[in-house]
Amino acid sequence: MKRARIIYNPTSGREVFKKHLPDVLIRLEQAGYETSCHATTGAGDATEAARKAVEREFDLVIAAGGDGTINEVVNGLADASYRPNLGIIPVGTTNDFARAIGVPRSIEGACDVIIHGEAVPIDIGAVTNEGKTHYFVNIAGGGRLTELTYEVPSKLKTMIGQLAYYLKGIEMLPSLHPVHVKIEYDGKMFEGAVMLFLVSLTNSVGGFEKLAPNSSLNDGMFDLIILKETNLAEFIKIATLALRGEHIHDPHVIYTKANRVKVYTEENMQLNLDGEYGGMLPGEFVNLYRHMNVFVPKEKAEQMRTGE
Ligand SMILES: Nc1ncnc2c1ncn2[C@@H]1O[C@H](COP(=O)(O)OP(=O)(O)OP(=O)(O)O)[C@@H](O)[C@H]1O
Repeated sequence: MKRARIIYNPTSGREVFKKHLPDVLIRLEQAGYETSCHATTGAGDATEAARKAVEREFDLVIAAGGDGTINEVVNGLADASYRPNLGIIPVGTTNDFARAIGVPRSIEGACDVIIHGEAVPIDIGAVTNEGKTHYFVNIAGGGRLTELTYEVPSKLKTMIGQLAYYLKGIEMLPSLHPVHVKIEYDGKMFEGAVMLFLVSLTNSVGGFEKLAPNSSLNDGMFDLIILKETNLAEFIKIATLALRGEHIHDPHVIYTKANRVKVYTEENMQLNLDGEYGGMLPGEFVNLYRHMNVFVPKEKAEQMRTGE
């Protein structure tokens, strides 16, 4: 019998997963998985739990939580030589990663994907900064605005969801200022003042579903977005264009693919990894080609094979 380990964050999103756990266990059992679970206790615990699941050679690890929990689980799996398949049950506030790989928001629908879907190899991001390497599945970036994803108090997210990010974003607008950076990408060099930069693996970030419209989950490339210095009015215009994926044509935006990105900065710039604080830059980003097998719906797997 195959063995599955559910790692769930009881505080994610609207805190509903635990109630559904018995149903999830029954369904996995029926599908031939002997399943056990671990409730996370705080920051970093999901990474530890995933490391233990690797040691104990589980066939499948299921991350149930928001993007923060998925990121932590991936960090416990990604540097192992044996990597169990990964299943996702999105019960967070934003769930960008689940949306990007086509996993539905309902717990039942997400279980269907794990039971009837297909485990396909997808790219994972690795970043080295402050002498350590971490992994990400969605997006990494720097610039004051990217800090809003972890400045929003989690109580407020539980209460009002996505709206909490928009409110905080508006509140931060007047304090946005450019930072001087050098960004080396696949042998090319950008130098100048930027509002933010993003290194993206998926097209779905913070509710902006077309932020990186050309991104592919399995091409071994990041979508790199650099937003150069703008004034407040230009910034708001570009943010509005970004809702429709039209920001990429704006002259303040560099949008390109790259496998390796190195960011040098002398000013303070925080690194954001999948929505959480990831230490300080400078840092180097490397795309790990098809590094982990993740369950996606059958149609999505087919789409990924044909490159649509
Ligand atoms: N028992 C716990 N109590 C408090 N915090 C926890 C606990 N377990 C995990 N955490 C922390 O909660 C953080 C955020 O959780 P997660 O990302 O899953 O949910 P979310 O914030 O509701 O959703 P999203 O990231 O999609 O906005 C995790 O990075 C983790 O460090």
